[in-house]
Amino acid sequence: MTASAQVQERVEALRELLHHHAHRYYVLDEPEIPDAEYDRLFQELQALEERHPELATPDSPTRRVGGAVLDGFAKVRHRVPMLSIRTETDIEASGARNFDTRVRRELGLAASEPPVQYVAELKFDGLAINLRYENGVLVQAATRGDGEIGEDVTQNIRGIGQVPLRLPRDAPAVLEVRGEVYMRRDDFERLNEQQRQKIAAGQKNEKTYVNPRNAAAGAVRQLDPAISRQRPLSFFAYGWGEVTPAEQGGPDFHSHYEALLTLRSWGFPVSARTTLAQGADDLVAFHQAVGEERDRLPFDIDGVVYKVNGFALQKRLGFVTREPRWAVAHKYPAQEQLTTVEAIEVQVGRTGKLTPVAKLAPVFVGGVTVTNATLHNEDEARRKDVRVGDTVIVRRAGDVIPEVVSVVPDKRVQDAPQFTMPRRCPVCGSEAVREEGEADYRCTGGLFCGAQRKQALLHFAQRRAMDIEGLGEKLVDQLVDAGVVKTLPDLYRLGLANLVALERMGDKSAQNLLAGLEQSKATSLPRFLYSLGVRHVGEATARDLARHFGGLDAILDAGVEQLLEVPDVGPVVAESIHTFFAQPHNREVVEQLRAGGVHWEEGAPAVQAPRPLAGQTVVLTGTLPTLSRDEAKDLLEAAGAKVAGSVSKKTSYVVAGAEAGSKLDKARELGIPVLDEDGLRALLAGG
Ligand SMILES: NC(=O)c1ccc[n+]([C@@H]2O[C@H](COP(=O)([O-])OP(=O)(O)OC[C@H]3O[C@@H](n4cnc5c(N)ncnc54)[C@H](O)[C@@H]3O)[C@@H](O)[C@H]2O)c1
Ligand SMILES: [Zn+2]
Repeated sequence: MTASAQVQERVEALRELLHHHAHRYYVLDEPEIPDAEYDRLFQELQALEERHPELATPDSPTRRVGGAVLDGFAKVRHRVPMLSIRTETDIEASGARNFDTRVRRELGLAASEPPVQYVAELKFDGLAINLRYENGVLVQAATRGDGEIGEDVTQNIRGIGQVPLRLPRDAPAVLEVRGEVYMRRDDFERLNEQQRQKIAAGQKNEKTYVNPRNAAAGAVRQLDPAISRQRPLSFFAYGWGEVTPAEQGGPDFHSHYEALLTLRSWGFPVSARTTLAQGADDLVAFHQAVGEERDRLPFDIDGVVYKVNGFALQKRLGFVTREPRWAVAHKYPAQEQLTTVEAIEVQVGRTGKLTPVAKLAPVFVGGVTVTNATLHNEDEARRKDVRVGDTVIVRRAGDVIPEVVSVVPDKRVQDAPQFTMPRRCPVCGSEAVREEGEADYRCTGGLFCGAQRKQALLHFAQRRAMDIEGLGEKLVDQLVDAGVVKTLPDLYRLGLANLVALERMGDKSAQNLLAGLEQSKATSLPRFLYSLGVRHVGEATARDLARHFGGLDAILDAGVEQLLEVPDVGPVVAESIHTFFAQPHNREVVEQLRAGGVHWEEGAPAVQAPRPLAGQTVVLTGTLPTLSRDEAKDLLEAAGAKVAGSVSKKTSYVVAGAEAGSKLDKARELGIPVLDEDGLRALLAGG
C-alpha cells in the first residue's frame, strides 16, 4: 500500500465518522462522543486535507456547516448564510497570537504598523439562532441547520423571555439578529433534578439531559411548544444576518463593536464580558482572564471568540468555504472527556444518602484531573447502564460534582455485570431503604453510621433537641476528626483531659461544655426522640409518639401497625420509625445513652379510642342520606382512616352517595369496595 492510499483511506474513514457524529449531534441532539473527541477527528481531517488538497471534496465535513433539518419543522432558507468559526488548535492563552499573526499577514501589515483592533467575546455553548424582525416585530426564528437552510422554531423561541418580541422605533425595517440560545447551569441542574424525580416516580418516557447545550437544543427543537416553554432558556446576541442597508435608511455601522452596542440599545442581551482588544497582547490577556472566571460563570462556554472589529478590515479578509477569515474560536480544556470506569462504589453522605460513584482512570476535564464521577442514584446508573470497564463520557463544569453523562456503547467490555445498589450501608452495614417515590436509598443506621456521625451529633446537640450548650459545628468537627467521639454516648464519656487536648480549647470552655453535657441529661421523652434524628420524625411527631406510647420501650418495640395508631403517623413515617429501631446498632446507642445518665419522666400510654381503620384510605363521593361530607370525614378520621380526594390503587374503600361521579367509576374499574352510608357505619363500628 502506498502512503497516499493509506492517507486516502484515513480521510475517508474520518469523513464517515464525522458525518455519523455530526448527525447524532446536530440532527438527533444525541451525541455519542464528547466534543473534544469530535474536534480531534475534525482537526485531523482538516490537516490531512490541507496537506493533500487533491483529496478535498465539496461534501467533506470540513466544508459544510452543521447538520440537516429535522422532519416536522418548516425549512427556512437563510438570506445570509450562517457560518462556522475556525478553531485555533493551540489551547494555551498564547495561541491567540497565531490568529493575530495570520490576520496581520493577510492584511499585509508590517510589524511597525499599529495593533489590529479586535472584539473579544465568550463562546457560549448553546445553539445558534437567527431572529428575523420586520418593522420591529419578531416574525421568524430559525436554527442554523446546514448554514443555508435551517428550521423554523419561531414558536419555541417566542417563549424565551430574553428575546424581544418588539423593537423600539429606531430599529431598521429589516433586522436579523444572531445569537446563542443556551441554558444556564443552575437551570440545567434543576431541570435534570426534576427529570430524575419524574423517573423515580415511574414516568417511563422521561430522560435526563447530558449537558446544558444538549438540553437547550432539545428544547428549541421540540415539536411541542408547550413542552419547550417549560424549559428555562436564555439568549445572548453576538451578530446579525440581513439588515436594511444604510442607503435604504438602515443603520450605518462601521464596526462589530458599534453594532453590538446598538443591538443592546434595542433590547438584545449582549454579554457584559464582550470587550474591545488592541492586538495580540489583549487577546492573550482576555483568554487568560476568562479562563480563570470560567468555573464561576453561570453558563457553559467552550472558549472565547476573537473578531476583527472594523468592517473595512473584515471585508479585506473575507471568507474561506465555511468560515470567515476575520474570526477565530479559541477553546479551553474540554468539559467533557472520555475515560474508563475502574470500579463503581457507593458513598454515603452526611445525611445517610447512598450515591453510586464511578471510580475513573484519571482524566483531565474542565481544567482539573478527575477520578470520581457521580452516577446520582440507582435509576440513573441503570438507565445509563454504566458498568465496570466501560468507556464513558465524564462531564465537569463549574463547581458541579463531575458526573458520568453516558456510556460509549460500542466499547462495552463483554460480561461486565449490571450495577446493583447494595441493600446494606457500605459504611455501617445497616439496612438501606428506598422509600416510595424517592430516588435515593438511605442508610437507616443514623446513630451509628460513620458517614453520618457529624450530622447525628449536631442534630442531637441542637437547642430544640438535647440542647447541649457549647457544642456547635466547629467543636463537633474537632471531636470527630480527633477520633474522641464516634457515637452519641461518647459525648457523655468526655473528660477534661480529652477536651483540653484539643486545639484551641481552653480550660474554661472545656468546663463549660462538660457542664452543658451534664445539664442536657435531664430531658423529656419528646426531646430525646427528636434528638435521635429518625427520618420523618420532627418535633411534632416526637411529641405525638411520646403522648401515645407514654414510654420509650413501647416505642422501641412497636410494630408498624401499632405505630399507625398514632394520630398523624402514616405508613411512610411508621415504616421509617420501625426500621430505625430495628437496627441493632441504633438500639445499642439508645441503651448506652440511658446508661450514661440521660433520663426523663415517663408517662402512661394515652387511652385511645379504638382505631379500627388505622392505615386505611377512604374516598368520599356523592351525597350521603344523613351524614354531611364533613361529618363523615370526622368519623373516619377519628377511627384512624385517611380521607383522600381521589381514587387510586391504594384506596381501601370508596363511600358513594347520590350523584356519585367519576370517582365511583374509577373505583369499579380498579375493583375497590364501594360502600353506602350503612356500609360506612358498619365499618366504623368495626364490623
Ligand atoms: N460531540 C459530537 O459528536 C459533535 C458532533 C458535531 C459537532 N460537535 C461540536 O460542535 C462544535 C462545532 O460546531 P459548530 O460549527 O456548531 O460551531 P463552531 O465551533 O464552528 O462555532 C460556531 C458557533 O459558535 C457559536 N457561538 C457561541 N458564541 C459565539 C460568539 N460570541 N460569536 C459567534 N459565534 C458564537 C454559534 O452557535 C456558532 O454557530 C464543536 O464544539 C464540536 O465539538 C460535536
Ligand atoms: Zn450507614
